[in-house]
Amino acid sequence: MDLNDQQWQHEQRRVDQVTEKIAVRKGALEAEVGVVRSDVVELRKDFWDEVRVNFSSADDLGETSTSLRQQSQVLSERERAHLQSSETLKKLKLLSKSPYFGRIDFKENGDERTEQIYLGIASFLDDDQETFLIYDWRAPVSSLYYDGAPGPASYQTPSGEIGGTMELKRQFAIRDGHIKAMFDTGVTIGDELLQQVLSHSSDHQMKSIVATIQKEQNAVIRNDKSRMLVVQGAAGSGKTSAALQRVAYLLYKYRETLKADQIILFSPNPMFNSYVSSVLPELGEDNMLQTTFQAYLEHRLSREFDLEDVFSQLESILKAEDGPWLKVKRASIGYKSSTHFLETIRRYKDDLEQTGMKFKPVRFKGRLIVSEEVMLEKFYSFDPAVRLANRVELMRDWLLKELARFAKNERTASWVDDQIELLDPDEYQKAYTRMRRKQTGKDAGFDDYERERSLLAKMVVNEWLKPVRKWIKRKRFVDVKAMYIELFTNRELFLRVSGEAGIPDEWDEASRQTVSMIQEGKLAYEDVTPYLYLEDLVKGFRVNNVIRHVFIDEVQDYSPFQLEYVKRIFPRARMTALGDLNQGIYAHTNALGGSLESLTQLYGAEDTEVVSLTRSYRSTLEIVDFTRGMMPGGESIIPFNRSGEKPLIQLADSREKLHRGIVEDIRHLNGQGYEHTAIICKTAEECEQVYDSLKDELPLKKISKTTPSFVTGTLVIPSYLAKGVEFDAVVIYDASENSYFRESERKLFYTVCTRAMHLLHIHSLGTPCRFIRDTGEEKYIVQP
Ligand SMILES: Nc1ncnc2c1ncn2[C@@H]1O[C@H](COP(=O)(O)OP(=O)(O)OP(=O)(O)O)[C@@H](O)[C@H]1O
Repeated sequence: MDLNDQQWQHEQRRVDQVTEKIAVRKGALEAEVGVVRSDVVELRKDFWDEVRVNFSSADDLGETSTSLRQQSQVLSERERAHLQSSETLKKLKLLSKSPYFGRIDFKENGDERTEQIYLGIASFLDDDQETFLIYDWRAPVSSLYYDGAPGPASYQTPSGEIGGTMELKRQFAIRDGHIKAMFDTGVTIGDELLQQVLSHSSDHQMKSIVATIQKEQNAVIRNDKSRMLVVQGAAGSGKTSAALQRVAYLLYKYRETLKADQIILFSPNPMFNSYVSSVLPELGEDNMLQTTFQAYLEHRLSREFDLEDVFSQLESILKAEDGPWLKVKRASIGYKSSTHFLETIRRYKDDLEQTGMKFKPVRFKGRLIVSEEVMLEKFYSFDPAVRLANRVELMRDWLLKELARFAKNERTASWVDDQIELLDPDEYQKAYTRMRRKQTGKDAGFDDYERERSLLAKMVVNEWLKPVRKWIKRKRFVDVKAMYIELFTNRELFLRVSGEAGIPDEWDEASRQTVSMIQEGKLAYEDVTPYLYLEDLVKGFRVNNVIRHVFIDEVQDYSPFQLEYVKRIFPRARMTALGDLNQGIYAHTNALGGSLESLTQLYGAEDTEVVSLTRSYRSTLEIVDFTRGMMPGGESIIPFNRSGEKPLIQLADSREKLHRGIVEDIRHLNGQGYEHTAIICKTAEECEQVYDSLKDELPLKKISKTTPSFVTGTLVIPSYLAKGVEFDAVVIYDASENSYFRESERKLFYTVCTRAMHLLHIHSLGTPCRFIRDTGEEKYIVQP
């Protein structure tokens, strides 16, 4: 038996021993959890039997409340115990499948003994409760595994740096208690294991990368110095993967103070939420909150407007012919998403401090309670030193008082008598009871007619004025819509607040379109955030103080406006922004100006750290080689050394041939075992057509912006929804110059091609687009 065999056997024996201990601990804990669970069930069931309830006197009341408190404490203590044991059990279950994935032998300076440190997804102590049989991958010492190479090495702990010598770094692939692979590795986590992981088939759900995190990714995961962490990384460089590992790391490091529901991830689309939702549970952690920026916008404004979403905006641009409409739309999007417009809106708010506020009059039953003129006069009579949003609050309080005065006078109105007459016996009884409750201690009861009438009148008027009161409380009297429109109709005002940028291109037509849409109750996507921003500057931001970490994936798709907005609404949060400037697919993303500047400016350079990930893991060497040729500066993207077939480019001279070629292609791919494949079309409209044409020949699944989650199989998906996800094989439906004909579609085309893990098959109806030609690839197959 050679040394390798001996080592293998030795390691397998250790795996057996540790697995056995895990199994024993798991068994014991399962029994314990069962007992605690039934305790909790019993306690809940018998809760009131155990509480002495007696309200007869003040003393009895006190005793009852003490008894109640004690009983709740017992219950919540047991519930906590149950939760804790269940959490531990969850981790033990995960460990029992694969107890660890790495080992380092580390000799600390000054120590005689070399410690063998095994790394897994959670710590596991021996029965002595002191010896770590497994270290959590997030423990300080574990960073040696990701960052260090055999030789002198050190790691950071809360009490300082610890130096020593790493004598060994070993990787394992353990499945169901058996070592499937074992490698001793050098500087980085060995390529062998990564090769194995990356050559697997893709899935409709993302996987954790805990065993093969790379050094530069580890820098993203463990960085907790700066307020803002910006990660610029090539397509497939593991930005999303690193982000999710980072969430798990933060949850571990700050486990005493940070919970999963204090972390929020902004995803590019709702499907993406489901795509990444299994990673944290795989690591034994709860999922963070997940949302999309669109969902937030809907939540805020969908009651007032029919909101255009970002996908519809892109769809309409991709489908549009070159012409005046597109020119205006692009100019409008460009300007409204820029920092210039952000500054314009801020200056507009400053202007409003002096003049120009617009109010809706307070009305009731068609009658005026407070007119707009009176409101204006009142508003500008408040101390000008008070912030605009605070003056709106003063205004609200004043209006509520005015309403109360109006209500009092209104009680004698004849309509109130009519309403009292109309009260049915039930309502009357309810009113009577309510009155009695309110009048407790006072001279209670409907003792005479006058009194009864006055109480009922009060009730009726209050009831009728409830919506008005609510309207005032919600500050709906501020006419944001009119103020936003004013910006587009009052040229003098616009010139005053637009600063150096002056009048943007196509402004008159863009303004006309903006106003007419708003008047129809619609808001274009490019208007939504500026509108909301103006609203919040005037009425006060609705902030969320609970969230401590905001993660924004695909941050290149956010305008400076949107980033500023996210920063504002989460004032106590740190931000991690992950993106790739090469994948900015929306019209407004040019607003980031092809640079990270607006990101670094968000919290200021001193509070911001930028990390670059240049190695691309998703696609084979051949695919990365091909796709990076499309992008200026693409040479800096380093492919991971995993070989496959060269991308295939197939030309057809008729749609019928194109379809035939695709059907044969997909059948062939399925035959080869590539199950998770996608036919990527440019638009949703094209998807519909392709689906209808091919559905009888292929088992296709159509994906649209409302599809809640990904599924495996052959998907037909529009380009922009393929963001952030990956497929074994990507089939591009029609990459001809007739389809992708604008320079502005380069990033979109690059994004779709980089979704392929193993195979990229590009079909083209006629001459391929310029982006393909730019790669220098000239070998095309012509469909017979
Ligand atoms: N260290 C790693 N070990 C194993 N797999 C990895 C590693 N890093 C990345 N990958 C794999 O590479 C693929 C791409 O990762 P991910 O989706 O996180 O990249 P991304 O930078 O967010 O991509 P994009 O910007 O193109 O959407 C995934 O399959 C992921 O599992």
